[in-house]
Amino acid sequence: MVCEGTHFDGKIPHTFVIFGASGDLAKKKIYPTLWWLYRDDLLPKPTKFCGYARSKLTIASLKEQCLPYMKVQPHEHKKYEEFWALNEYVAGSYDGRTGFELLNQQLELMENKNKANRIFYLALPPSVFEEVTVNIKQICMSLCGWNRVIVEKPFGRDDASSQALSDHLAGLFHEEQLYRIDHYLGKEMVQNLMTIRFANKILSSTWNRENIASVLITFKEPFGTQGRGGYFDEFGIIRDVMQNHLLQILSLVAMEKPVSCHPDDIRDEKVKVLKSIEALTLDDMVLGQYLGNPQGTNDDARTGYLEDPTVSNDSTTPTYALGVLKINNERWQGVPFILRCGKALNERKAEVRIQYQDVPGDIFEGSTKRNELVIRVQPGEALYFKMMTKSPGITFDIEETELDLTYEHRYKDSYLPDAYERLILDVFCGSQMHFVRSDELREAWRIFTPILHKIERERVRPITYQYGSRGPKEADQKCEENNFKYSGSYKWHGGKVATSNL
Ligand SMILES: NC(=O)C1=CN([C@@H]2O[C@H](COP(=O)(O)OP(=O)(O)OC[C@H]3O[C@@H](n4cnc5c(N)ncnc54)[C@H](OP(=O)(O)O)[C@@H]3O)[C@@H](O)[C@H]2O)C=CC1
Ligand SMILES: O=C1O[C@H](COP(=O)(O)O)[C@@H](O)[C@H](O)[C@H]1O
Repeated sequence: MVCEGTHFDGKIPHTFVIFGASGDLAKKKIYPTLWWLYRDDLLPKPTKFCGYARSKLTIASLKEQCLPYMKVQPHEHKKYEEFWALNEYVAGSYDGRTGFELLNQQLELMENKNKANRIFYLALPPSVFEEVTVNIKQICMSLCGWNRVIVEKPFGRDDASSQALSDHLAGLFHEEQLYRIDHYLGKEMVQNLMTIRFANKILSSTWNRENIASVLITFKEPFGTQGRGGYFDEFGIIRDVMQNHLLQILSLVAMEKPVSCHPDDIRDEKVKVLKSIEALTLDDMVLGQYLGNPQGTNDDARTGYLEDPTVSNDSTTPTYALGVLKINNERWQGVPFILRCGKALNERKAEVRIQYQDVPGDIFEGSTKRNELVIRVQPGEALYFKMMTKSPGITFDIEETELDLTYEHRYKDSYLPDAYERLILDVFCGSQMHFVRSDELREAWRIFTPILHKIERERVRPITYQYGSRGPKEADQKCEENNFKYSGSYKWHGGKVATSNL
């Protein structure tokens, strides 16, 4: 019997199993997140942790490899030791039964053979997803507590492979047991999108084609593959960032108001808006690939994508992509949604720009600039609204200014948890609001599969751009063609009050 529940309650033990415990994600994200949740007393008690991977590790060696990422403060040492005392590790292969039988024995031991709830985190390459999930189902499920499985991307590489994975998982688990992580859904400002839109009359009533000219959603990273191009070259930036993180943001920006905040009501609306989006074509895209910059200050910057030894030297994989999506519904018809993402660019940034239309019947001799609402996801969470004002003093000139909600200033003492902290806690709580449902995934792949296949089949050559630049110039042109106007005249005063000389 499998007893599912929605919330952790009472004294039922919880066991968190990390598959791929020896890997990069586990040491950089999963163990640190579990430690922070434990440190802040956010986990149900008792919760224990068990790592599983092929490497023969000890808890001491695991602890050592995680240490640089754990951010332990001197006064936390006692609690940190307590955390590791709750950890076990089992070495075993992913394909045979033996390792999983050993793991299950270890879990039962940790749970004193009591009823327990189990969470399985698959921090693994997709090549072993299938056999690991089969073994979990056959050997490791808690027989009376609930079981939840956290799946990391990539969820396939196109519509067919993703559907095969979904079918495989659906054959083993109920959808309520599956938590597909898109960590952008755990970020503060992404979670804020629903509130910004649906709790502000002034925004909700202008959030449409009558007022908005275009929407630009950007992800930029200032570093390249850093020698780890092997994985990236197989997937490319469209699969790595655009098809998941940026499309998730788009669906929260564009969806209709859900009936309630229930996870399925929200996800129903996300699916609905995705269904209104046409599949991308090459005309809607700009693709780029970075070249090394001889002036770069480190090896990564000097090395072009094709010079990465783990990338084939004639690779046409894009490291930069811009795609213009069209939403064919009453709210958005004619409003371009521009998604842009790239590696080895001039800065780290993720943001949403909602650009309003020009004011009709301008009386200010053409000096009026468009309003723009900027939702800065990272770094430095902020929401600012660019607007026109009369220049202060004895003048009737007008100028651009902003209403600025910078979190660092307005919420000085707030702690903004890392995306993984929120999401892993949600799994303990049984909330799937910030996880991707299988039908969302299907729609996402419907939009991107044809263009991905075309790019790969025809080996479409990306435009080169220099490491550390803003990407190909053609991307700015594409924005302009799609009703996104950059005037270059806006100046920010860094939040300081400007003083007058008058
Ligand atoms: N609360 C806060 O923290 C606030 C911060 N600010 C800061 O003020 C600065 C300016 O504000 P911002 O909103 O960016 O306003 P701008 O309109 O000046 O810039 C918008 C963006 O346009 C892009 N851009 C630059 N050159 C071109 C070009 N030739 N053609 C098309 N696009 C171009 C850049 O992004 P890209 O390279 O990605 O295309 C730039 O960030 C920013 O650093 C912003 O972070 C402003 C207000 C509040
Ligand atoms: O999923 C991914 O995201 C990271 C960027 O995440 P962030 O939280 O640091 O913005 C990106 O570097 C990676 O290529 C991609 O797979």
